[in-house]
Amino acid sequence: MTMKDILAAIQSPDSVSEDFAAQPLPESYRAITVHKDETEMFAGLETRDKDPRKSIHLDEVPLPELGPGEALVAVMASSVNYNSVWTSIFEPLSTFGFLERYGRLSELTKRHDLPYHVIGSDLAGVVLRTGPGVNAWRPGDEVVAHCLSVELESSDGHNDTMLDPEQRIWGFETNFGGLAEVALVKSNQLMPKPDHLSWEEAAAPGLVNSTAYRQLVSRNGAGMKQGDNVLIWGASGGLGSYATQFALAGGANPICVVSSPQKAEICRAMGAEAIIDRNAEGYKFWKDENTQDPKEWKRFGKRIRELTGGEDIDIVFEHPGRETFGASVFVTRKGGTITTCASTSGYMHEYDNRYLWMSLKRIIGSHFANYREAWEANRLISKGKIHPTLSKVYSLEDTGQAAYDVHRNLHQGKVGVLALAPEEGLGVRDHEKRAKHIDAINRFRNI
Ligand SMILES: C/C=C/C(=O)SCCNC(=O)CCNC(=O)[C@H](O)C(C)(C)COP(=O)(O)OP(=O)(O)OC[C@H]1O[C@@H](n2cnc3c(N)ncnc32)[C@H](O)[C@@H]1OP(=O)(O)O
Ligand SMILES: NC(=O)C1=CN([C@@H]2O[C@H](COP(=O)(O)OP(=O)(O)OC[C@H]3O[C@@H](n4cnc5c(N)ncnc54)[C@H](OP(=O)(O)O)[C@@H]3O)[C@@H](O)[C@H]2O)C=CC1
Repeated sequence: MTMKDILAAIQSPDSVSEDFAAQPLPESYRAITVHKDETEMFAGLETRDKDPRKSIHLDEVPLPELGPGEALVAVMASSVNYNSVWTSIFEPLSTFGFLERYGRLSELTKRHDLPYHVIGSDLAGVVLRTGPGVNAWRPGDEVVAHCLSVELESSDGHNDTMLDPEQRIWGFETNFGGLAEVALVKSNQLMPKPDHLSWEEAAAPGLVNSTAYRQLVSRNGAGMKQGDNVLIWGASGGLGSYATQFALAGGANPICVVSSPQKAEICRAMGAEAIIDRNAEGYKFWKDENTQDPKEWKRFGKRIRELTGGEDIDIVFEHPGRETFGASVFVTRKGGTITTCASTSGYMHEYDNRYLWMSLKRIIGSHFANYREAWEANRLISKGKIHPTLSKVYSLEDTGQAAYDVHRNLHQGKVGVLALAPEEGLGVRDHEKRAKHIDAINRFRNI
């Protein structure tokens, strides 16, 4: 089966599961990769000067062997996540180390240890084949994939699969990711594609929506409740645009931090009222590289009190890291929670611990989501309670530019990538449901 045949089968309304199952698979496919022999290419450069357009390649690669419990998926669309930015600038470390380590686990996982890394941790597409032991999914199923890959051989992960010692992020710590025409996933990564969305809209929320759900809503994260004041950094960015929607849909009060009037306007359009433009208000939490300025934490806290009628923050949704963490700990109310999933501006955090212990605050580390959490987050998308925040869509050929935009914070919400889909707007099955939510679905488009 050539890629053209696969696409024709996906686009034909008459195709049934057997049509997909009966066709031979292609021997190779086009994929976005980084190369092992280029991991030193940015040595000596500042982080911001490392250019993903130089390290990201579009290659023809062989189709991997399909193992037990796995599925090969024809990818119609994917999206750029910040983890692909990290991979492409080889920070904080090269992802080839992850592939080597995974390769040492078993005969089957050796497949992942290659001189190239097919990256990407989101997809929307169609199942082509399932491996032995897969009963829940069939060729022809329209799916999205979440990015939690687990082995679950140890008891450790059986209360919460994120705690499995062999927990990995697909397309970051494993090979054969979603920025490609075909992807290899474990079948327990699959979820139904929301039927009112196009391929590229359906591919946009996955990773960030699931992460924000666990970090903010789930009992494994902050366990947000009605009325909570939630401080959301980067509220119109990838994670933040979903955190803001969860806060609003859950009856909480988001205090959105952004860096431009345009981004403030997006938050307002989502329904947020309390918005801080960190750029316009000029917060400078660090006096120099090693010294923070508690006066600036206080000025920031005062501004929050103005916006909340004198209240402090119940939950901080943290991910910028070093630059903001001291302020985040300070502005949290007594007994409140700082929940963090990242450190974009630096992972060595500094904060005044007196404000943490004396005021009985808690810091919660959160990472992606287990299958159940990802499923619940996807269910909210399917029901039209939470919406994709897709702004711009690129072709597979232009993935380097897409990653550059995200690296340089030039984007809004999520940036999509078309893989097999020849154009935007395809794949919508429930037009009536779509019509009901069309303004919300398009809120971030082309801004
Ligand atoms: C869904 C999307 C998510 C995102 O976007 S997240 C953002 C992108 N992700 C990242 O930036 C994360 C990248 N990952 C990392 O930076 C690294 O991945 C970690 C720092 C998390 C871990 O580093 P590592 O080198 O993989 O592991 P170690 O634990 O530092 O080193 C392993 C060695 O250290 C030993 N060790 C571990 N814990 C202990 C202990 N408690 N006491 C003594 N030794 C310990 C081990 O055994 C092993 O040893 P031996 O090398 O000899 O095999
Ligand atoms: N552990 C996990 O499971 C996950 C971790 N991540 C990590 O989270 C981070 C954010 O991801 P994502 O939301 O997709 O990225 P985006 O770039 O889409 O959004 C992040 C937003 O944070 C704001 N921001 C960036 N730097 C700073 C800073 N120094 N101070 C204050 N605000 C800042 C920006 O908004 P503005 O300029 O408007 O303020 C930006 O839009 C990345 O490091 C990513 O790797 C992401 C998903 C899952």
